[in-house]
Amino acid sequence: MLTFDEYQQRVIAAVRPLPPRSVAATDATGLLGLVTAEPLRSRVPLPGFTNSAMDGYAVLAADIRGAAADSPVSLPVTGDIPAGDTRSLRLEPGTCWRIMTGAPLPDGADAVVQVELTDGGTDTVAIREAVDAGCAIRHRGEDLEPGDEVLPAGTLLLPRHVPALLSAGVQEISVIPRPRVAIVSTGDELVEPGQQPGHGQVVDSNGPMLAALATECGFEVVAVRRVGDTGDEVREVLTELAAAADVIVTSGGVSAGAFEPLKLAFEGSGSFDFVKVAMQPGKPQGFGNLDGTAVFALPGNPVSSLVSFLVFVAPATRVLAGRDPQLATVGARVAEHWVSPPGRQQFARVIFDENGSVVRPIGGQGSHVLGGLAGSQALAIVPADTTEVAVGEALQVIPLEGLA
Ligand SMILES: Nc1nc2c(c(=O)[nH]1)N[C@H]1C(S)=C(S)[C@@H](COP(=O)(O)OP(=O)(O)OC[C@H]3O[C@@H](n4cnc5c(N)ncnc54)[C@H](O)[C@@H]3O)O[C@H]1N2
Ligand code: MOO
Repeated sequence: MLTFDEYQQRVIAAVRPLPPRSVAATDATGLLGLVTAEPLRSRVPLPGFTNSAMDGYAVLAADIRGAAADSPVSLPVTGDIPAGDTRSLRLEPGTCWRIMTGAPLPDGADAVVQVELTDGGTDTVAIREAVDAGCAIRHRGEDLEPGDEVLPAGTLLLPRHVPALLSAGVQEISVIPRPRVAIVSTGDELVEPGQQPGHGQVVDSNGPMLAALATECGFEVVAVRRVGDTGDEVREVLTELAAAADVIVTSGGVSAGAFEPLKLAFEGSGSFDFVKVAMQPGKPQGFGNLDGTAVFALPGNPVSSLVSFLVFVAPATRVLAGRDPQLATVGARVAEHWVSPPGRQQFARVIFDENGSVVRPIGGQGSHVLGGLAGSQALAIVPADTTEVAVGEALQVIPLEGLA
């Protein structure tokens, strides 16, 4: 039996980041969740032109020196400069332009007086407060100069990066592509979701659940298939999928029964390991390499499949994506006692108490308990040498929401 850490290290160490690819930088939302493979440098100055930070009047600061509420300075208004105005304009000393936020500053102006400090006039404006040169002006290049680094290599692209990405004047960006994941459920007992299971049959819920987990983790699901309990069929389907996927995740067929199709297909092939891991759920695990594609053979019990995905498949696939392997964990205190099997690291389904930092168990901890799984909010990590989880104990938990 391997410890949990030994096996997790083994699967993480077996994979490398995918080769980078150059993609259109304009597809900003399509790039979310990908990691940059090289630094992104701006090709242009930002802002691209000197412009106003306020709705108001572009002036020469010297012209309104001494302006005050009881002695306003009046200036003729040459005209309006709205945002998007492409004209090249000039300010003559002793005059002003009415200007909007983001509009290009006319040459010769050195300050903007916001409209609230004026009477808002359109032919002539009375300015009630003096401002310094530079007031309310955003200078060309003050944010970024051409050549400045916008994002270092290794940046996980998030919504906050989109404005810089789209404004940097870059056509292509080199990123690690999204890992392609194929899902395969095994078992003669499985029926398609939506079909009525007969006696002895169950709905294939692992396939869609694993596909949903992969999607939520930011991977690309390229196939969701179901196969029967023969080694030949499993080998054939997995070999086909290996050509189109970076990772294949199977569920079922890895324990000690008489008809374990993953073992029938690959045990003894030299490129697969079937092991027992000291954890609960998730004890039987298989991991292998099929024509360069990583194959995770997860146990079939739905809770075992989910936990195994989160602690083995997700970390290794995040490495393929150029990311840190581990999903986020948070600290929490135990509000209600539960038991954990001796010698196995438990991933217990728990819910958070109101304040979010206290957890209690939900439902039975059997690997088939779907109601408790649906109601759970996190997996509490109980060390292998703990058999009684005591009230007040501090544990790390993996929240089941926001896995990306
Ligand atoms: N003699 C032993 N029996 C078992 C052992 C063991 O060590 N010795 N380990 C147990 C543990 S722990 C687990 S976990 C399971 C793993 O079994 P398999 O991976 O071989 O999975 P199956 O036998 O195919 O299925 C188990 C269970 O899950 C249901 N299942 C399977 N696939 C799906 C699916 N796609 N959707 C919904 N439900 C699914 C299946 O019907 C079974 O009820 O083995 C224990 N046995
Ligand atoms: O290890 Mo199994 O996954 O306990 O039910």
